[in-house]
Amino acid sequence: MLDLFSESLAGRALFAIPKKGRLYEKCLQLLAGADVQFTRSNRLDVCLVRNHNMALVFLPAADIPRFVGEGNVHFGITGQDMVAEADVNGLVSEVLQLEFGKCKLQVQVPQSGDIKTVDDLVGRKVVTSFEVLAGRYFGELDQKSDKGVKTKIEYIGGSVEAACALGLADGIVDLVESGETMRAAGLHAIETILTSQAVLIRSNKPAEPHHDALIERITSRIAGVVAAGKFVLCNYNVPRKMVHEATKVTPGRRAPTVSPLDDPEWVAVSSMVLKAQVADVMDRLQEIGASDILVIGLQNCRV
Ligand SMILES: Nc1ncnc2c1ncn2[C@@H]1O[C@H](COP(=O)(O)OP(=O)(O)OP(=O)(O)O)[C@@H](O)[C@H]1O
Ligand SMILES: O=P(O)(O)OC[C@H]1O[C@H](OP(=O)(O)OP(=O)(O)O)[C@H](O)[C@@H]1O
Ligand SMILES: [Mg+2]
Repeated sequence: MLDLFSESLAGRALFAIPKKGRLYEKCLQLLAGADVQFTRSNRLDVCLVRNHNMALVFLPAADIPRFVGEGNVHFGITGQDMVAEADVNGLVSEVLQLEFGKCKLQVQVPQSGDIKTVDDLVGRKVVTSFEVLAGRYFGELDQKSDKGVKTKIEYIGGSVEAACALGLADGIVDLVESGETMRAAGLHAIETILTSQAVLIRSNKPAEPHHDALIERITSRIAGVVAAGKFVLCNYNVPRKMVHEATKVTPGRRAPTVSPLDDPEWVAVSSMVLKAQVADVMDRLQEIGASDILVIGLQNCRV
């Protein structure tokens, strides 16, 4: 059975995807947008892709940097925090930032208490799932401090925020996104160790040439899906004499498309705009005298 299984994987490019958790659903959406077709049978962590010479390997997000770094899989998606924690410098390359899974790794302490700064934690006990990053951070602080003591770093696998209330720790190092979990546990952040988002990483071990081509094609498809989520297409009409002002507001990625209208006094403009800025852009265009401003969502693109 095992032989049959590894035989069917032989010669395929291997793509690691988080098997569950915060990144999972978004990864499935990216794969669908890139037309990577597969059926994941219940509990099966490896599945063959129907329309490419590739297989998906579903792994814990924390293990993906090591699998990619050691070349067991060719490329994968995980968090930048996981890549940093796995200490795989030089073994993997970050090829694409995916704009989801955004969070910060922060030092947190009880809101009410005697610890106000990270220096107050030197020599005390810190609990975390990020032993390597927290160890390095407090190791450097310990060295700089004149206390001559070591901060104790202890690993726990999850629900890290409960540690202080349970008397396990004086402070913690854990991920924060909305801050809801942190506040609910009566904690606040006193330092940010790193910011993170989901990334596509690739092994630095050379792959076979036919894998290279496929990995690049899938990467470029995913880049298109990510860009489509980041940009909208903004179309509007503007008096010809104001087009210079208007296109300063919507310069586009390369250049805006300006087309003549039947009315020689007016032109039509089409330009890509960052989704996050679109309301402001529309206000400014309206002030300049643009009309019929339409914003169109992109399903996919190559830019
Ligand atoms: N609250 C969050 N908001 C945004 N991204 C997050 C958040 N928590 C974690 N992440 C990102 O998702 C990655 C995987 O975290 P996740 O919590 O899914 O894994 P896990 O802790 O191994 O799984 P689980 O929590 O299901 O046991 C993290 O390394 C981080 O990059
Ligand atoms: O700032 P927030 O939006 O509240 O998100 C932060 C929380 O999300 C993650 O936990 P997760 O849900 O993955 O649970 P876990 O602790 O079991 O990993 C992280 O470990 C924090 O606890
Ligand atoms: Mg988690």
